[in-house]
Amino acid sequence: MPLINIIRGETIPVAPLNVRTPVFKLPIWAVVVWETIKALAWLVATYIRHWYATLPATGLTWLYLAHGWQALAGLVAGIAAISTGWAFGHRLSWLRFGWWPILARVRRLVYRRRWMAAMVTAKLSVSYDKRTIIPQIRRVRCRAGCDEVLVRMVTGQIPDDFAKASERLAHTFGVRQLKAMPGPTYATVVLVLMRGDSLHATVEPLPVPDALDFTALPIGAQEDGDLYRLRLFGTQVLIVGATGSGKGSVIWSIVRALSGGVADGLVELWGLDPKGGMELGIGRPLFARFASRDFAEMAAMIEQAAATAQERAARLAGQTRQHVPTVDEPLIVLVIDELANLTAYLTERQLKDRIKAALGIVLTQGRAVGVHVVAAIQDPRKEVLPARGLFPTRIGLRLSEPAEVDMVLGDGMRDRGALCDRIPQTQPGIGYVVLEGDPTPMRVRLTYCDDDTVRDMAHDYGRLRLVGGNAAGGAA
Ligand SMILES: Nc1ncnc2c1ncn2[C@@H]1O[C@H](COP(=O)(O)OP(=O)(O)OP(=O)(O)O)[C@@H](O)[C@H]1O
Repeated sequence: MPLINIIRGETIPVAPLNVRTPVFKLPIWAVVVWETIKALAWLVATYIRHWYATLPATGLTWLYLAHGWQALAGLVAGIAAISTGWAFGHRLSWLRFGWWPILARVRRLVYRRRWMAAMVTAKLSVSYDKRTIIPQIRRVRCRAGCDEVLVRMVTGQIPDDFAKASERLAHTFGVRQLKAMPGPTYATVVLVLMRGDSLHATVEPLPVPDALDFTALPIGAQEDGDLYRLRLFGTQVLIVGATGSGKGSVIWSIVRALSGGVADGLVELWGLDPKGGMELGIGRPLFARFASRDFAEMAAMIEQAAATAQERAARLAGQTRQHVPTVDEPLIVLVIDELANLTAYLTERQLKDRIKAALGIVLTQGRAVGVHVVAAIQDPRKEVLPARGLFPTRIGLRLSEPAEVDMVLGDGMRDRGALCDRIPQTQPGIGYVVLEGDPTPMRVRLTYCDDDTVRDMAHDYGRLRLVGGNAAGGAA
């Protein structure tokens, strides 16, 4: 046992004067009057605070007392008829100004009822000076399939504290998923509680865009109801997903969005399908160059893409920061299915080194000069794909382990709601992406192009013609 205890740190000074609350003896009638005034004040405050419920209740009671139940029934029927007409006539405005605000009031009561227990059990309450302080609900808004709860955090809390507890909170409030994102001020956090699943059904192929916008290629649906648009300019795209997670559907969704450009000659797709052409072969006429069995040919293709990127970069240096595709100098997109076959599983060491070196050049120098890579892979580990960090855009489909989520989408993304490892096998094509300017991941579902759709697309937009399954010539 030490002789003297030394505890380092700042000692809070004791106040020079300590006083106790004085005790006054009051007559009973004064206590009764005071408590009555307090109760009346509370009633008035509650009446005013919940005006949306108390005012209609007062009006209805007055109507009943003054004109009887017939008038009351007539009014209720009239309101129901107007509301139904509005809902059928202009559903959007009815939802926005009628239904959702009412629903939000009701949901606010529901959340408030469970709020304290939820905050305490999720360890989001703070103990200070023998008091327990919990975050405050500021506002509840309802939207299609989700509720947005604006919360005032306790001093010292950050939105990531809520993100870390999101799964616990989701179960507490009985919703499918909960996302926490920074609120409009530094002191607030917005909790998005997902109720239904807008991505439950397969998303049909979208119409091929007439005018190509390489900064917003429509390839799927977002959980919030918007279209998921992929920015291809200035980036390289990596699709990661376990077997059967729908990597093929991401590839074909992107190819479909680009197919108008293929027909016009503004886009050249180079297909590399190391699995023997199983995935990409069906859309062969869409690809200006294609390799499926010969790894030396694939290495040569990537090297040629690297040389093109270097040549364009040298020529465009100092002139422009973004290459604009033309028929003479089209956008080149290397579409690679199962990239690990080229970077990890290839047994010929020399060939593998050539591929890695050329791929590194394309990934680093190609994005501003119109040479892009859209690659799919099952295993995101660095040993399998050392160049993972060179893909700025990553789409995480169903993954086998929680740790893989942060590897694919970035640190902390699983905590912020990207539950790739929880996507059921029965929902292929669903994944998470990180959108520009949004710190929380977005759940998306890619469109599903079945074999017939891909064949039709290849027929309508492909520049090669197939005779007996073989490419029969150049541009059609
Ligand atoms: N976006 C989607 N929507 C609905 N169903 C899909 C979607 N994508 C794929 N599927 C279904 O899931 C099955 C497997 O998809 P797919 O072959 O694309 O997965 P994968 O990740 O490429 O698998 P593998 O790694 O084995 O090639 C498809 O046959 C299809 O039935």
